Amino acid sequence: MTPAEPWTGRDDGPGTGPRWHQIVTIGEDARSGAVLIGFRSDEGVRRNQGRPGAVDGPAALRMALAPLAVPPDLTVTDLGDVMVDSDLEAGQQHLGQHAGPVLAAGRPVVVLGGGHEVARASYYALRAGERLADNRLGILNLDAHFDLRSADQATSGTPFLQIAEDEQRAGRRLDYLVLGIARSANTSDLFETADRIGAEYRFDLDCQEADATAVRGQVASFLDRVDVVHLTIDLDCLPASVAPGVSAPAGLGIPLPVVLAVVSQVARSGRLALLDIAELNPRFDQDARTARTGARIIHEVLTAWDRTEGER
Ligand SMILES: N=CN[C@@H](CCC(=O)O)C(=O)O
Ligand SMILES: [Mn+2]
Ligand SMILES: [Mn+2]
Repeated sequence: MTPAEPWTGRDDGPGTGPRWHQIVTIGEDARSGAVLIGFRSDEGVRRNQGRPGAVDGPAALRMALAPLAVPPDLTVTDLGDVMVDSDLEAGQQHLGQHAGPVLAAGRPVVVLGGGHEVARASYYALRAGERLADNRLGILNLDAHFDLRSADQATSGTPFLQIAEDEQRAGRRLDYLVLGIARSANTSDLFETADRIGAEYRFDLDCQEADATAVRGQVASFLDRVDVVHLTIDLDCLPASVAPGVSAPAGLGIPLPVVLAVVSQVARSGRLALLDIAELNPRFDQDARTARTGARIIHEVLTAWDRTEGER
């Protein structure tokens, strides 16, 4: 683990209400409230023939979060970063070991990626935190891609097939819902794999603003049939104009208001255990647009999560 750097940002003086950089505890755990942990990894994207740069995602997300205004009752601890080298599998296990105890304590956890291989690291954390025993895991992925590739090693394109197989070995069945699938960005074998593992998906064309009520209904059915939710946001689920800083920008994408409505719905459900944000690549970002969008998503989730925990 690498400790987090001190957070800095604008200070409007006494009585003005806090910003994120003023409330985040670093170095020492606040022992309650939400927890951030970074997953500095490029290895999954590199193995998946993508554009490297996701290793700097956690720092860019922190920088974008720092100036945002927070509600007075939000408590956040930044545990720092897990550094990932060419041994991606060890890095994924590492994150699981570090985040497991806070998940075991029932605290909201936000993992800052890293390529989408971060999702399997998050899964290890849920397992280490004993959130899966006797519970039905639901993964809600907002993504233009299935990430159900079959490969001889982990990449940013394999995590959800690996997790489905992990859950099968444990005698459980993963409930996997993907919103924002681009038909043109997924080959036919991926659709076949999705069908084989019983995944549910919704195309990007059916996740536009006019579809918001139907999207909400599909998410509500998903929430009803699972016990523990892992919410994973691949920033390439958004239009390239909103999220240019990713390895594989989307041609269409889900509009940001629809994404924010979905993540708030999940955060309010009382079933959310962990959020991860994947694929932010600051090298290709423009004016920190993608980082700011990722930060807004985290802000929205933690605001709803902290205030309504346990509510359905
Ligand atoms: N994280 C995964 N990403 C996509 C990458 C697609 C691309 O580079 O075009 C995938 O493997 O399908
Ligand atoms: Mn993607
Ligand atoms: Mn992905």
